[in-house]
Amino acid sequence: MVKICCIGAGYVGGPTMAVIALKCPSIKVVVVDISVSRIAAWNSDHLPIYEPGLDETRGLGAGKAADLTYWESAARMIADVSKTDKIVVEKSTVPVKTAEAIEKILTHNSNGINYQILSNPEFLAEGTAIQDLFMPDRVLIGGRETPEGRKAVQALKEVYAHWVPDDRIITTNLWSAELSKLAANAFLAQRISSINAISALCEATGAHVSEVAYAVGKDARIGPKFLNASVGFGGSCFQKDILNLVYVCECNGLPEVANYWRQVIKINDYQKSRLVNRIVSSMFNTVAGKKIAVLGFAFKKDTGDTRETPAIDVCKGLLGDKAEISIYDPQVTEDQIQRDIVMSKFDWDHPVHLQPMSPTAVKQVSVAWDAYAAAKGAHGVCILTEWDEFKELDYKKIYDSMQKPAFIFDGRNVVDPQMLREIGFIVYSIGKPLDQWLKDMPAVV
Ligand SMILES: NC(=O)C1=CN([C@@H]2O[C@H](COP(=O)(O)OP(=O)(O)OC[C@H]3O[C@@H](n4cnc5c(N)ncnc54)[C@H](O)[C@@H]3O)[C@@H](O)[C@H]2O)C=CC1
Ligand SMILES: O=C(O)[C@H]1O[C@H](OP(=O)(O)OP(=O)(O)OC[C@H]2O[C@@H](n3ccc(=O)[nH]c3=O)[C@H](O)[C@@H]2O)[C@H](O)[C@@H](O)[C@@H]1O
Repeated sequence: MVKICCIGAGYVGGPTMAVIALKCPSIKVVVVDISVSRIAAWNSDHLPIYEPGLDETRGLGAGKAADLTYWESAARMIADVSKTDKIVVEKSTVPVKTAEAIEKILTHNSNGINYQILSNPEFLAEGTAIQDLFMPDRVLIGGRETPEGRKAVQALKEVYAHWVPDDRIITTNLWSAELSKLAANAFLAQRISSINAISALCEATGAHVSEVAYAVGKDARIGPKFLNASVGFGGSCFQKDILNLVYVCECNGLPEVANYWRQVIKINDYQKSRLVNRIVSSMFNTVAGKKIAVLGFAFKKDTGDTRETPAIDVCKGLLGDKAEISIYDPQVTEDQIQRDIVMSKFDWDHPVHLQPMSPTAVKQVSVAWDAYAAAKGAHGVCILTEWDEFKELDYKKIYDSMQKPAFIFDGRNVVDPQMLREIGFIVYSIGKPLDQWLKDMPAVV
């Protein structure tokens, strides 16, 4: 019987293995994790991550918690416990050439066992993980260009062939597969930074960013997707993977290429500080002591994930000017929000036991049960995640409960600015023509 052991039961490991188990009944799937509580959650009715469609996906089977420690030690552990030849699949996103490092650890501790290392990067997006896994645009498998390497690639291909059409399974050499993953995320992030850069120019010229994006995206060579201007991209991967790409460029003596990609992150940071500056400048150049309601904290809708969410930087920016913040997000817990506000960048990327202890809550941050409670008595409302429910809110009710003048800063372009203006709000929507009020209070950017 073919057995697959997945190390790491997180956003990728959990859903991916659930789908493999569901689609390949003949394969035994076991998922292990360094976090015993995470495994316990997978085995309960309260899954540790929120992902539409995941609850209905059966097949994860009983999880087996293993107390593993570090990433490299995972490779050493594979070497320690293996009794027969193994295919080791790199599914995490890694710097190019990591497969070589894994290969070295395994072959130097081989005890006569043969290992083949494959790169099989994952392209799913959070919030659509299950549909992405069911119907991937492509599955990419990279391996050594040797007879043994090709055999291993074929074995993994057969797993996916249970449900993925043959023409969607691409096979390459190891380094192409590792680099393609970094390049794909860099291209996606670059599109967002491109439209966000244009959004700043739209505000300066009176153009509408959504009209520009539509017109540009109609060119079949460019395409319409991933052109939504926003407060900036977040998520655990775009920034990390671009920094990874930058690092690989620098290690290979390509500083110009490194700088080119670094600019994608710079524009993303600029977009977040631009929003903070707009908020502060339009509210008479200070938000000190003013209540700002923040609607949405997750890095995008349909997930409770807050890793690298732009909301963290925006909230920190507002707190820096001494605002009082009331946050509402349908999926993010109060504890998570409080941890995020004080955590340093990328602290979340350490194993749980190496993360800072649960901090004392920041007094100026409160978490509300719904959008109305968050906005009550506020001077401004700031939309940072594009949750569908924010489109349906009763904005008249919100307006009536706020201090006047009442401001809305829509960092996701989810609400019709004209409708809001008719209610009486002063409105800022990313990349849209500015209200006279905002023109009269230019932001320092
Ligand atoms: N989140 C996403 O949408 C995507 C993530 N990726 C990549 O997949 C990888 C995993 O990402 P996520 O699933 O989001 O992370 P995650 O943090 O949700 O999951 C990782 C899991 O691995 C466990 N773990 C860490 N060290 C371990 C060890 N030594 N032994 C056993 N378990 C260990 C952690 O406790 C955690 O539960 C990353 O490389 C990421 O870049 C790729 C595509 C999409
Ligand atoms: O390697 C990864 O981790 C994954 O990273 C992204 O997936 P994800 O981060 O889950 O979410 P996206 O839908 O790509 O959104 C990323 C960020 O960009 C923002 N975004 C997206 C699209 C857009 O037009 N505008 C925009 O601001 C989102 O709001 C979000 O903050 C990629 O889409 C996946 O293909 C990839 O596998």
